[in-house]
Amino acid sequence: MRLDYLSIFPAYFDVLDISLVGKAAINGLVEIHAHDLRDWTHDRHRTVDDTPCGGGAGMVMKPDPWGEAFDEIIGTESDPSVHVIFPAPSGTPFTQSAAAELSSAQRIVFCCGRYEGIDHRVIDYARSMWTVHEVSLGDYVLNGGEVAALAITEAVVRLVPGFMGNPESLAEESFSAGQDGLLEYPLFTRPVSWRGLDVPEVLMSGHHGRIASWRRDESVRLTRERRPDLTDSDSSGIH
Ligand SMILES: COc1ccc2nc(C(=O)O)sc2c1
Repeated sequence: MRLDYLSIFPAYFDVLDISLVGKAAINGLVEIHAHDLRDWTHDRHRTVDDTPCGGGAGMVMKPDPWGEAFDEIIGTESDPSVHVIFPAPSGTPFTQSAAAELSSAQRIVFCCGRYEGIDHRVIDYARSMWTVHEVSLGDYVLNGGEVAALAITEAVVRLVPGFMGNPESLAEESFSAGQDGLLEYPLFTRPVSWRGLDVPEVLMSGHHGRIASWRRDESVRLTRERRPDLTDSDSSGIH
């Protein structure tokens, strides 16, 4: 899997070198390429923004640098196997199932907006050429797309076959199919008693059926408490 990042702050992606994603890059599982959008400007100030047509506050990212960067990084041929991701507050909420789908992609290009956002024609052009995803991390606004791109990268790359030492651990995570899309149950390890707080007895019973039942009940309880929106989804297994 090749991952490209287009940003006016490409140094944001240096952190991928120290993470497990960096280890995956060393193992050849993924390739990471961060690019400075300003490399595709031609004026002395390396300008990437301009005032919004129709007025309004702030600045909008000009389309020209994006188009020239696309030509060089992705090419000028249409290819639906290339996934282009635009993190944006107006995007579709990013989910674990979206991460799972993207984990089989061979090419992902992240377009990290700043200022008020990117000229919409950039997104329209990308849609005419590749598979585009406009996604948001949640109902809040960051200062740009870089942090969202990092979060999406981690969610996707950890699902790439060969990344996780023990792929079985993926099956029991929150939102995973193995959990019926429920939140993960509470986890405990030794010591059994810590500051007057004990590990639930059932987990020390060695009775696998009772343990599985307790864990399921806890997942259902937590999901009902914290994410009632998930309890009606088809994958949740609870209604
Ligand atoms: C201008 O580009 C932005 C600005 C805020 C922002 N917030 C995001 C989020 O997912 O919360 S993505 C994103 C991109």
